[in-house]
This record gives sequence, C-alpha cells and structure tokens, in this order.
Amino acid sequence: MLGLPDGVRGCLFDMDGVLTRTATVHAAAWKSAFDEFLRGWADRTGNPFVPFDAVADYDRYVDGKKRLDGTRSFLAARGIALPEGSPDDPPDALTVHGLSNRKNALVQTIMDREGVEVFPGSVRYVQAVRDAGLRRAVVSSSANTARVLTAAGLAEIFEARIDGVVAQRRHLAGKPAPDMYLAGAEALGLKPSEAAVFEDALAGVAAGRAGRFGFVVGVDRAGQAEALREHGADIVVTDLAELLVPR
Ligand SMILES: O=P(O)(O)OC[C@H]1O[C@@H](O)[C@H](O)[C@@H](O)[C@@H]1O
Repeated sequence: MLGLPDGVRGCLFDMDGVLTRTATVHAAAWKSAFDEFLRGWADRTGNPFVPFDAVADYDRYVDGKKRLDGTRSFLAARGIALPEGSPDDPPDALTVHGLSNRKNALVQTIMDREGVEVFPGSVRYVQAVRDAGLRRAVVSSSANTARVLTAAGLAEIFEARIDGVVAQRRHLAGKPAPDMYLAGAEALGLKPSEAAVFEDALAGVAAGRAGRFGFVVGVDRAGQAEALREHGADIVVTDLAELLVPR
C-alpha cells in the first residue's frame, strides 16, 4: 500500500519541495541575492549582466545542496572566485559567506511574510508510513529545517532529523554525497538497503544512488522526470499520494 519494495523498513524524506512548498521560496531568494550581486559584478568588471535563472540555474547548481555549497557551485559555474569570508559577514560582503547570508535573510523574510505550505499528498503519505509502522526521518540540507517543519505542523511525525545544522556540527558532506542520508538511516537504526529516499533535487537522488539505498523515489515538481531518473531515481512521481494507489 506504500508503493515500496519488500524489505524497506523506513523512509528518509527531503523537505523543501518534497514535504513543503519551500523549494520555490529558496529559488526566489537565491535569484534575488544572486541578481543583486551579479548586477554589481557586471558594473565592476564591465561584463554584461546575465541574471540567475530560477529554474535552470537553481536545479543545476543549488537545489538540494547546503547553502554555502550552492553559493560556491553557482559562482564557479560563472567563473567567479570570491573569498570565503566568515560566517558573521554582513549580507552585503563580497564573500561566499556574505552572499549566503544575504540569501538566508531573504528566505526568512519570505517565510515570515507568507508562512509555509505543505503538499497535502505528502502529508497523507507520511501519515500512512507512520500507520504502517515504518520509521521516518527528514534529511534536508536546509539549516532552517526545524523552523519550517514547525511552521508546517510536521515536527512531531518524524523520529529523526538530519539537517544543515546537524551536517555542519558533525562535518557531514552535503548532497550529492550520501553522508546525510546515511546518517538518517543510522539514526533510525536501519541499513541503507532497508531505507527509501524521497527527493525532488538532482543532487538528492544522486545521494540516494551513491548510498545504495533500498529505493529512491524522485518527486518531479519541475518537469525534470528524465533527469531525476538519470541521476538515480528508481521511480518518479509527481505527488507522493500516487504511491498510495494500488498498482
Ligand atoms: O539556506 P538553507 O535554508 O540552509 O537551505 C539550503 C538549501 O536547502 C535545500 O533543502 C534546498 O533545496 C536549497 O534550495 C537550499 O538552498
């Protein structure tokens, strides 16, 4: 009834774009932060201003990755090298940390203003997973995970949380490395082969494949089903509730 192979005893859910409609909030904040930076950079270097594409650049370079990794990966794609700076850099500092802090301030402003929406099909699915007696963890790169889960009313249903804050504390490599998902399985007392991964990001399904998990469900919120399969999804759905329908 859960659409999972026999032998799967627990589920590891990404959050942004899988449980909550917050991937678009992140994409908008990244666009705003990067575009302001790129405009200034174009003025400074005399090169044309090429804006951040909130779909193509987001999916390819920042979706699913830890905040600093997203900043580094997009800047590298544009051939821009900024100093790392330090975590308390102000949002206007021309450093990797400064730009990342700018993006985080924007995300938090949007979430405070608009609240957090869930995907109802995902909530139903997680409840069905709980009712079937399977273990449940959230594995998200976001350092805002606790706040988002609480705002969404989902904090209680998960038994473990591996997020951007935990990853930093425990020095876990970010997605597409499998380390955060492996930590999620371990927190639930499961072997990777006993856990299913649910992901909307290319970096996330790649982490599921790299960790040899029992099943990788790609959640296609952006018309990228083929790319999700290529990067590691065993199956692609557009809504988790599709898995509840007997096949
Ligand atoms: O900036 P945060 O809240 O720590 O989130 C980091 C990343 O978390 C991931 O879950 C999102 O897919 C990314 O878009 C986001 O940038």
